Amino acid sequence: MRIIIHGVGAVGGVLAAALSRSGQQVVGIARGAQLEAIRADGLTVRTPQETFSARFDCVAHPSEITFEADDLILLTMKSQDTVAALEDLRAAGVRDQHIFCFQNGVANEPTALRRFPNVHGVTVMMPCSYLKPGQVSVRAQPRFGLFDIGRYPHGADDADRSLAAALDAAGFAGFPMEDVMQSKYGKLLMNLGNIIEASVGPGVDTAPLRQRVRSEAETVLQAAGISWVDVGAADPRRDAILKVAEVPGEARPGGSTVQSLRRGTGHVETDYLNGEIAYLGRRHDVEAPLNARLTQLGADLVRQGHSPGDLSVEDLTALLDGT
Ligand SMILES: NC(=O)C1=CN([C@@H]2O[C@H](COP(=O)(O)OP(=O)(O)OC[C@H]3O[C@@H](n4cnc5c(N)ncnc54)[C@H](OP(=O)(O)O)[C@@H]3O)[C@@H](O)[C@H]2O)C=CC1
Ligand SMILES: CC(C)(CO)C(=O)C(=O)O
Repeated sequence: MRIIIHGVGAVGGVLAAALSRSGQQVVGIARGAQLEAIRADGLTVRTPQETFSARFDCVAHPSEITFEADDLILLTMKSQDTVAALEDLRAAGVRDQHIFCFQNGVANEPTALRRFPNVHGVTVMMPCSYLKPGQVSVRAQPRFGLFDIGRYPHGADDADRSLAAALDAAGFAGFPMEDVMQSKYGKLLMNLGNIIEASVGPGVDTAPLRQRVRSEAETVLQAAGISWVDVGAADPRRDAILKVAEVPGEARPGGSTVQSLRRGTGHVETDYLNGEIAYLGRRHDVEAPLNARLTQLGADLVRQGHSPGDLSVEDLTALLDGT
């Protein structure tokens, strides 16, 4: 069983390096300076407890891989890059292999299921960062990450159990579950704050705004008949498995949307986070103005070339209130 990691950035990088260190056969798919650095020196992972490097095979494109029936394919790119990645996998001969969406949002699984029969959702609880080519960090201990894993739309099979076992052996915690999308909707509610954090900058107290945005989303999910489980601070597994902790010498990096804005990648994932709520609200005739405005804000911040923290909390509140 090989583990193919498509998109070796923050999440994909921590997974690739730790799985490879634990003895799994890993093949990464990366691009640009990241690919060059990994090929030259491997990938270095900084954690609260240690810094380690790992070497694994890394290619520029799925067409360089001869896929085997028992390969497990992990999608670890942002949601806006998923369609292109799936098309590349299909052109490279992928058919029945198990594909795991290690991504935020809930749109990747149905997108993959249109093309492939064996699709799995994974809830990713792993605060990590892409630092520079060849270097990532993860701010969690004692485990690097906690993952709920299951087939889409439901069920859990041997592929889920094999991957969970491999993750456990590599320093993560994997939990096969029958209804993984409930967990992913719970994570989606947490990620509605990503664009808020990116607007005002990491470390700024935005709890009241986040609560308003979340409760609007909960109303939308209820109207849509979608249930979720809380995977946030109230999740009892976190105490023993996943505490957020600082990496020595690393400034507070912020979540994945902050990182996209800071790196000027030219896109953010907001259409698939707050935009999911706007979409569901429109489909089910429920007003969701806060999430709709935040979705538009994500696009505006990118187009106007903003950096994290360019807005004050007052600016953002006025924008959300339409004043
Ligand atoms: N970072 C975090 O703390 C967490 C992130 N997540 C989720 O995990 C997912 C991944 O996020 P994250 O790791 O932060 O994102 P990153 O941007 O750090 O990593 C994604 C990587 O995928 C690469 N990529 C995209 N498309 C392709 C392609 N077709 N071929 C090769 N490489 C490709 C990107 O390259 P390039 O840079 O050139 O675009 C980038 O290196 C997202 O859904 C995010 O929301 C979930 C929990 C925590
Ligand atoms: C919850 C959080 C902010 C960190 O794990 C995340 O999912 C992200 O950065 O997208």
